[in-house]
Amino acid sequence: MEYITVENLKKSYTIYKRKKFKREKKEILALNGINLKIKKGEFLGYIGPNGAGKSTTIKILTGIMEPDSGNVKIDNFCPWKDRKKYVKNIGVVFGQKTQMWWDLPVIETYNLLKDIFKVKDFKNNLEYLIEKLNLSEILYHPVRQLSLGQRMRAEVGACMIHDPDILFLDEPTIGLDIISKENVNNFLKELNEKGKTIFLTTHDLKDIETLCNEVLVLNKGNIVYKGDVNNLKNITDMPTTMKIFLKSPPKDFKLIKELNGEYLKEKKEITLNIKSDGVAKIAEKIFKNYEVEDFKVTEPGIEEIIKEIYK
Ligand SMILES: Nc1ncnc2c1ncn2[C@@H]1O[C@H](COP(=O)(O)OP(=O)(O)OP(=O)(O)O)[C@@H](O)[C@H]1O
Repeated sequence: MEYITVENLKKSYTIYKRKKFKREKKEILALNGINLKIKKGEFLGYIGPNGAGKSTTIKILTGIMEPDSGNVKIDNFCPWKDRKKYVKNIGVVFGQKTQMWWDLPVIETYNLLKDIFKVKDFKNNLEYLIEKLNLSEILYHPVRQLSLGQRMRAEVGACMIHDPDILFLDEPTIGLDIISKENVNNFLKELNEKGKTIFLTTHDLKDIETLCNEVLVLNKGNIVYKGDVNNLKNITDMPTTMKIFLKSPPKDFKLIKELNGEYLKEKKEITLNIKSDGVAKIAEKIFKNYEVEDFKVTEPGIEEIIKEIYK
């Protein structure tokens, strides 16, 4: 059964441009009728170029904003209509904004959230978060004194105080160093393994590759891909590069020409761009025809694939 269903979601913003003595009205289409089905326990990566509509989607799915049209059902609630009941079961992090009380120590925000959400198992929850997010040394510091990495760990802790089943994370590791990022990512992985459904927006494609089992690509308010992260490679026709290092210069260039390859004389190196899955066959031909010292096969990286899809 679907846990999150989004149907034909549309949202435009109205902006006013000043033109001499007149104000000109302009509509900006942020979401152009998106549809989604997400199962319980999925770890979904939501990616797209700047301005694609990712934050708008998260604002609607978390009940902060109402769409112009369309339906959303999450755990049987409509986020903006059933907001009060709905928010008890979701955790939200907006990496660019803080949801913590700036002048108060971290623990005070947690205590306030405990009261707001009427958290029953607060002590156990807190102990778990302190251990997993390494919070003990920052718990009594005012948020404004924390480094970005410390604050983000505290923010992720804050969104989990009431132990919700669904997490919406908008760039939760933005600006973090490698260690802090790993810390947060490992925690998210563990939460997902425990059955939490996670909706993650990030510009970091490595995070998507290591964390998510599904990825959704949004472009100009439209979903242009939904599926397995690894399958992304199959929908673009980007070549796999094969480099062959020869022991001695080739006796003839017939095969290299036939394969549209390039030969670099100084390095005795052949470069081939192979489309689809012909690598094994081509390698066999090369080995038959030339004296091979070594070879290297490089598949297109996720960064390049995404760039291709955005285009
Ligand atoms: N409050 C607003 N008023 C007017 N236009 C807005 C508003 N919020 C967003 N937009 C516009 O809507 C479109 C989608 O914006 P959104 O913030 O959802 O994109 P995004 O994918 O989250 O981008 P980014 O990766 O840069 O955060 C953009 O063209 C943006 O300029």
